[in-house]
Amino acid sequence: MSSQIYDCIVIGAGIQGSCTAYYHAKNNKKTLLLEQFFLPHSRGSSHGQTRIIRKAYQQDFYLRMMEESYKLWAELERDAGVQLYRCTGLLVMGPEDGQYYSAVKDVLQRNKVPTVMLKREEFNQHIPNFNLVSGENALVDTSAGVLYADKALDSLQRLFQSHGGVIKDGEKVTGIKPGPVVTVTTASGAYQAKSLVITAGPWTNTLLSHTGMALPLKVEKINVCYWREKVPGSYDVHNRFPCFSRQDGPEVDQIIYGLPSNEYPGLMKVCYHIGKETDPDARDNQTDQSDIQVLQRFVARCMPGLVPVPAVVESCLYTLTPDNHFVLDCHPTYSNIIIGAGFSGHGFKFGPVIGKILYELSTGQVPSHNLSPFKITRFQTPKSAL
Ligand SMILES: Cc1cc2nc3c(=O)[nH]c(=O)nc-3n(C[C@H](O)[C@H](O)[C@H](O)COP(=O)(O)OP(=O)(O)OC[C@H]3O[C@@H](n4cnc5c(N)ncnc54)[C@H](O)[C@@H]3O)c2cc1C
Ligand SMILES: O=C(O)[C@@H]1CCCC=N1
Repeated sequence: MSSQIYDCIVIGAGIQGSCTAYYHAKNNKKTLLLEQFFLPHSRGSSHGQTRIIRKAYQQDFYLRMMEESYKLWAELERDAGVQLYRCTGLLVMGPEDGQYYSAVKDVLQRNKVPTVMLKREEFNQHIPNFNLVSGENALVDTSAGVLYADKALDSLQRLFQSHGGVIKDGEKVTGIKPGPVVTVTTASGAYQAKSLVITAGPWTNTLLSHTGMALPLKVEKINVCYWREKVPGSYDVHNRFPCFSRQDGPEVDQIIYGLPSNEYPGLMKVCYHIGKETDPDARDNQTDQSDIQVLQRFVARCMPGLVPVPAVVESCLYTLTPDNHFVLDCHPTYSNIIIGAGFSGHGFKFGPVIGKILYELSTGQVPSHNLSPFKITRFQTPKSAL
């Protein structure tokens, strides 16, 4: 066992663990970031080149957090000297009275977020090569855009190390011994720290089993589909094509979303927000393609400038909670073990604000956001009144 006692050990170097480790090191905490795979890797949830950043949410509490997250992303860009955000706008579509569209519109308007309402008759002047479905309305969250995900991870891990943080990759955590000083074991050794943050994405429950608890998390595989432009440039980020999201059915999570052609020139990313359950260690055995059929129907109907068969399909994992809200909380038994989990397919954009919150929890500070939507106790069934 190393004789050094860290202030904090963070398990998992995805976006949430990398941000958390970074805020610890930036605040002069001796911090160790452990990652099971050699970095960079593509087996979890944070890989790939792009993610959407937006304020267009159905809940005010996410909007509040995003207001801070935009500022923290800009600070990170300055500190790293790397462009991490590109403004494209986000086109949100749905029936005026549909749950998703109307809730997003209300939140944006109530909070005076810069938004453009698009009239049907002028829709194609602004958004060419796109068919707005009959009966649907459209608005644009103008400050939304694309985050360069792989550059963000690399920048955070580099900044973390420049502040004295230690990364050990290829070191899978196989044991956790709680206590006032927590001991964490890997195949290569044992490490100790005053606090432990678990940001293990799809593997969260495997790690929590060492602490006698489990969360109601479900892991799904998402087919990340890229679609070829019939006329090169039609949906290109350089031609100011926006990101989009649209509710595609009665359920509020039946979202289809897209990002303009960027990382693979001539290919636009369009994905379905619902996947199929998988074991994270056997992701490639999950071969269901029903989401691709949903996407093909949508592309054929709404995006006539794309070939309606995906040209590239990659894989990525969601870790979902029952209500699709995050878990940001202390362990119910061990207050120096902090959990950041269940990012439910929408957590990347919040990375810096989540890293800051998990740092605050791990160092015993009052969190700078209201964490009641993210508490573990919300999963407990109400006790009988008898
Ligand atoms: C297809 C797709 C599209 C998405 N689009 C968006 C979007 O547009 N906008 C947005 O904001 N979000 C988006 N998301 C969601 C976002 O990417 C995730 O919420 C976020 O990446 C989750 O990060 P994480 O750090 O919690 O998990 P992960 O990235 O999975 O990181 C967890 C890490 O822990 C490591 N680990 C696990 N167990 C151990 C162990 N025992 N020992 C050591 N290390 C361990 C893993 O190897 C992994 O590296 C999308 C996700 C997917 C899959
Ligand atoms: O978080 C995001 O913006 C994306 C798109 C909408 C569905 C989930 N992820």
